Amino acid sequence: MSKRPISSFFTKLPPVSKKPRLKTPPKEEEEEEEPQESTPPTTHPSYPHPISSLPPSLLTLLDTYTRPTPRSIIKTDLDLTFHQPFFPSSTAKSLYSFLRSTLPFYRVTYTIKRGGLETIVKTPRYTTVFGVDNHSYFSPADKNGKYDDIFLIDAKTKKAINKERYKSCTCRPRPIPQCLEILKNIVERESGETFNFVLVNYYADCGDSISYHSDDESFLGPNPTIASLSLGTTRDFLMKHKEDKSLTLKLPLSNGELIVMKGATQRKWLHSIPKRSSTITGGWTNGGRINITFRKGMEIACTGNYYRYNVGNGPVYRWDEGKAEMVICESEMKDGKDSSAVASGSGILRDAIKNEEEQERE
Ligand SMILES: O=C(O)CCC(=O)C(=O)O
Ligand SMILES: [Fe+2]
Repeated sequence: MSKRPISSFFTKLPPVSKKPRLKTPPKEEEEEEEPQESTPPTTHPSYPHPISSLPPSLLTLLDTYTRPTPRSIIKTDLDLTFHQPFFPSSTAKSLYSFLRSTLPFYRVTYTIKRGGLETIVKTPRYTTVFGVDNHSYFSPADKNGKYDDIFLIDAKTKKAINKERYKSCTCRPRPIPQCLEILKNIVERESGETFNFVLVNYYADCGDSISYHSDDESFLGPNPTIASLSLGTTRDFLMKHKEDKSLTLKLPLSNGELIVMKGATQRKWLHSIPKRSSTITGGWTNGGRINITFRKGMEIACTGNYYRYNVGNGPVYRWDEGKAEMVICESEMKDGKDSSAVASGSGILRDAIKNEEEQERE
């Protein structure tokens, strides 16, 4: 385990509107030009590599923006708040490039039983996830920046969790890195909600997708609120009512926009990002799109499900600036592990419904 300076640890971030703390107070004559100290990358034994923190300039941009009043979209069983935009396009553009280059991504495959046959499902996009359900929290490092064998603490007893608790996870639960924690803080403040999971999708091009599904697993509790931030290429977000086929909605989601889905929306509606045939290449997005969803896991089962379907057992991918594509990090591959997780639970249905995906093709 590599050493890290004590300053790189945090359990609670300062309020987002405050400037990053300085190590030493500036001398009086320097006060006009306050140097902005960068926060060290977030490291944790559960990460495949350190995850860069937001540069101070971007941190300031993220939180010095007066947001326009969001648009409310209310339909039968649908309660959606649309922030157009949530971050100005130039800020969102920097955020897109920054997150694409620092986050570890996965191309998860898993097997499901369909008609008595084992079928391999290849998730048609890159994914990654951070967080843990509200039954546990991450134990902080000691004063030397070292972790002992205890990673997670039980929220009630404040003691180390039973090792069996997350045995269904394909990897150890991962704390939310600074760069995503800051975004979570801003989204929480603006929406009045609290979240403990951050799920990230990277759609490399128009062939990447997510098929019709709803995020209404029982481990999110009744009527879960889900906030969803879009960065990069505009993609269509399609919605349809589960019962009344005449009720549909198409929202092109653009760079810097946020939707907050509430109330009965997940229970009564399905949503998807369909594949498209038109290919956008080059430009600052390289045709890609990042989507970040903020959720609140209320049950232990949530953690196993999210890591299984968003990290899985396969290799880590990272953005290669020279090649302008995601490449496998050979050094970070896990040896001797089956790259195909065996699926159970409802979290998989969105990628298994192949026919629906095809129907939505342009
Ligand atoms: O990419 C999007 O906008 C939607 C993602 C989504 O629905 C999900 O991750 O559950
Ligand atoms: Fe979803």
